[in-house]
Amino acid sequence: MNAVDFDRVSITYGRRRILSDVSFSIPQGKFVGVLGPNGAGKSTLMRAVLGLVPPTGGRIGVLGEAPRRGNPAIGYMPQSRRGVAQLGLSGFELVLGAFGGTRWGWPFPSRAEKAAVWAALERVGAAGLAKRPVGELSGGERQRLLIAQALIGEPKLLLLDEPLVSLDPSHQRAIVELTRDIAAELGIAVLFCAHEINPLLRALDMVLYLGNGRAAVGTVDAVVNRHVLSDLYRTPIHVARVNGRIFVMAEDGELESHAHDHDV
Ligand SMILES: Nc1ncnc2c1ncn2[C@@H]1O[C@H](COP(=O)(O)OP(=O)(O)OP(=O)(O)O)[C@@H](O)[C@H]1O
Repeated sequence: MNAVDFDRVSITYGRRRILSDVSFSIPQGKFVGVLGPNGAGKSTLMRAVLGLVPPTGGRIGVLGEAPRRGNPAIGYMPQSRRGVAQLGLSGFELVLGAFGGTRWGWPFPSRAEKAAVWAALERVGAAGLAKRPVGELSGGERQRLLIAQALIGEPKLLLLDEPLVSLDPSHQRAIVELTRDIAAELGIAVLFCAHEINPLLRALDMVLYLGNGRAAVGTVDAVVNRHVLSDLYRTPIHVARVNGRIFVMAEDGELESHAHDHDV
């Protein structure tokens, strides 16, 4: 069974078409980089898989079923995480929040809930952060807790929306390796949204590039080349490989952003 199937999917916001007749399949167990410039529709694609944005055309399959809100088979780390540090929660309470908004800070979690939180913390190597206030943690430590939160409920699919923002290269590498290892251990697919391909290169089974309402999906070699990307972006794109890194450039400048200036 595939983790995700898009069959001629179109998504529009009002009159704005974000995806147009997009088809692809992600087999279970694959680590997929979701890439594309700002506004290409990466978050929208994830929200569609979560059942939060209905397609205006075509069909989406998630683990063989139609998307539905609150699907416990999906672990999701959203892009907007700005408020997390201000909530006054401990690391443990933040991960416990995965059991439902009403339980944020809930003082009497069940034994099973507590055990699940500890297991998730152990899995991301963050048991030592359980009692620390989230507000005083580093970006990388906070990302680990949010990945732990996404792992609650033993998901069969992980959707991670820009987990690398505001991390330095060594912490980016650590988060990529952590998620790759966890996904391999659990045998589940990951859609990992990022602005740049290089930090992901060693983990990637597939890439999903979005642009102009369309998608190019496949292995790095099959997709990240001037033919496929020039066709996708409808403008000449150059792809250079230097010392194991890939640079994707439009005629008028670099296409992929190498700066990470969002807040976490
Ligand atoms: N709820 C909404 N209503 C109307 N337009 C929206 C809505 N959500 C997103 N959009 C628009 O849809 C487009 C795609 O947004 P999306 O957030 O999916 O892009 P993205 O590829 O994740 O971008 P980024 O890399 O900047 O996070 C953008 O132009 C955005 O302004």
